[in-house]
Amino acid sequence: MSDISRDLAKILAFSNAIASATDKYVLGAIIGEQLNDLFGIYEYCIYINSRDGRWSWPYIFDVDTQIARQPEFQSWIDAPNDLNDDLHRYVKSAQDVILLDLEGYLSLPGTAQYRQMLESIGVKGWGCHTIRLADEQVAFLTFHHTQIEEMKPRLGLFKSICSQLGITASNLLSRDELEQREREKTILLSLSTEIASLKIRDDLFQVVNAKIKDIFSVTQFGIVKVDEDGKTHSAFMMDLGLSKSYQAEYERIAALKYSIHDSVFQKIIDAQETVVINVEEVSAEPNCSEYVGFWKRAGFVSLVCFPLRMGDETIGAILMNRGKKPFKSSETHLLKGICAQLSVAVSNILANEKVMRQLAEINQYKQQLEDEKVYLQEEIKTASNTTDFIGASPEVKKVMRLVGTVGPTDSTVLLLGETGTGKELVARAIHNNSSRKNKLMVKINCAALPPTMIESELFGHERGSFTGAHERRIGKFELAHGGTLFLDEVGEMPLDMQAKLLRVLQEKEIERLGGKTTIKVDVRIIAATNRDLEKEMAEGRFRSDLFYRLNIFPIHLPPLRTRQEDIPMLVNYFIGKFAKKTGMKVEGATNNVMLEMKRYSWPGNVRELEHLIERSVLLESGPIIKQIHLPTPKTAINGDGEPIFRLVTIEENERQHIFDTLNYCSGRITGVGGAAEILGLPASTLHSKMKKLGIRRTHVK
Ligand SMILES: Nc1ncnc2c1ncn2[C@@H]1O[C@H](COP(=O)(O)OP(=O)(O)OP(=O)(O)O)[C@@H](O)[C@H]1O
Repeated sequence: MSDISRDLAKILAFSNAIASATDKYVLGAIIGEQLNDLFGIYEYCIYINSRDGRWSWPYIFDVDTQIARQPEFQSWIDAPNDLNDDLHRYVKSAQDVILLDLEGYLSLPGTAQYRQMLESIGVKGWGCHTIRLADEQVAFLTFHHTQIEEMKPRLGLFKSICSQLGITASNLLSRDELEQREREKTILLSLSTEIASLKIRDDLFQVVNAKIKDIFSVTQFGIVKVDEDGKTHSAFMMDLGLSKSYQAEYERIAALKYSIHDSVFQKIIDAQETVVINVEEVSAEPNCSEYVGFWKRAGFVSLVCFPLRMGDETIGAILMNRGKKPFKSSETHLLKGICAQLSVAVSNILANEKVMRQLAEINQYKQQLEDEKVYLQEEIKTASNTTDFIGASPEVKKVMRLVGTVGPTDSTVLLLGETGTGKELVARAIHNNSSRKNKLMVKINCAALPPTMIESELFGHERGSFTGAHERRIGKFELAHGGTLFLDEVGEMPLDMQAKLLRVLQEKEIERLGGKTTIKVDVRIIAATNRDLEKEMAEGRFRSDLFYRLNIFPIHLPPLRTRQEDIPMLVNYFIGKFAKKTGMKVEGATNNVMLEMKRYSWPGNVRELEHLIERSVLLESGPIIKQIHLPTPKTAINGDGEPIFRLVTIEENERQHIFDTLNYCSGRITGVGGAAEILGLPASTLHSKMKKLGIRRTHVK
């Protein structure tokens, strides 16, 4: 038999042998046996190149060799070979079979590490041959051998057999790919039914965490989304499996937004398919975002990223860490399919979240309107807030000037003055002079509430936050959102509440009693008091930090007794107002009445005057008020008819005035003609004032 026909017979026998193989591992063993018989090849491996020509993987090999029994074998098989490293560039460029003795092989780049192992198992040399199909390098075969010289004359046969192997490997690969596609289809089908209808992040997280991490052997993953502004991206969901020491930093980093043109995200936008982010490299780029530094500290080396797209628009990306293991093209194909589904799921969830947010906002507006309605209805019942501020004295003109100046600003205003001097009226004038005038001015009287209620009144409470809290209730701060909060009698606020109020003024957010979240509030503050706050501060009853917060723009309202020239104007104004209200035909007052009123000390200031006129209008039968029933005068008249003031404190004045009024009403506090009505105070306020001033009903005659 000639050499040619002998070789042909061997090729034929080889073909028959490998044709009988039932799977890749049997095939691996048969090829090993044949190569050993024919060429003394001791151990071999067929590497398949990835379609993009960047990597190659061990594909067919004999698992029953000494090398395969080495403990590191599995990691060699799993690790891809970079086709662009020096060793592989050398292999790719070879025109013919490479045959090297062991020294020659070990001098190639990256091979020296195998010396000990190869020598210990008696390897004498190494060879390699590129396998081509239709001129394309699709694979290569490497081998170790023990009889290099014997092989040299048989290279022709070796190359023919390599061609055979090329066809076999390619068929096998096609079959594998087909099977892979089937597997992908099954995975995609099961995923699509699971994630298509998801509306909540947590649910998607469960699926991604359970399936995708498993399918791609991923240790950590994250999904980021492009924000609504289209300019930034932020975390959508993450499972970084970080140790506790990184948690706090992670939470800070994950709460921020980053430019979509940063060193990582720009690459994802530009990528057609997977993009591998080398953490070290991107951290050196000028447009690197802060989170990359965090990745470095957390020990991430490289991340595989894939854009999430809806049409041409990038809506986010998935980032995965699986160490140094790159994606095979088959995996990329599957990832692409999964990412198409993820894109739909992420965009559905984002749309759903937006709808939920809008619904919550609508409900909040609805609730706010409802609360405002209730508040306004109560106000209408009690308030006389449409009165003009009457007066032409220089003191009143100064007040009006200050109102005009501070009104349009957002500054905090502190109104100081005795009771009844018009502090609330001025507060309303300031509010009406501001851009907040179409929102509410909400009033809270700090003196009228038991200390335990002030907190819930100001900040609201959640249902069940304390005994009696049957319903959720929003506080005055929330009610005044966008408008003004008028803190009347702020000097009466208990010290612990002052601290809480101060915190809200500083942070501009509140927490409802029993609530878990903070609520941002945009509220302008106007505070009022008839106390001397500086004295209160000196005596430790008022916090100095709160005082300085409130005392930004103080306005002093003068007592009525220091601006007697305003009295006729006020008297005429109130006569007109009450005549109209009651239908009485009263038009004015006699000079005597005016004089009497000018001489009076008006401890209750304009409020007292107002009530006195109301009573006088009702009691007057003619068109002119001829008689006025002033309470027991606190003043004596000197020879010139001028009042001589008895020097008393405001508190004494107040005590006496309440006492006189109670006498006048025969001790009746509530109801029509009761002391509370005459003094223009809610009965509860009068009660607390009486308690504070030590007045008992039994004292009244
Ligand atoms: N200059 C004024 N012109 C017209 N009405 C006035 C004027 N000043 C006060 N009033 C009236 O007097 C009454 C008391 O005024 P207001 O409630 O504003 O006083 P206050 O200083 O806030 O009192 P308190 O300290 O007791 O709360 C109100 O009915 C108000 O309309």
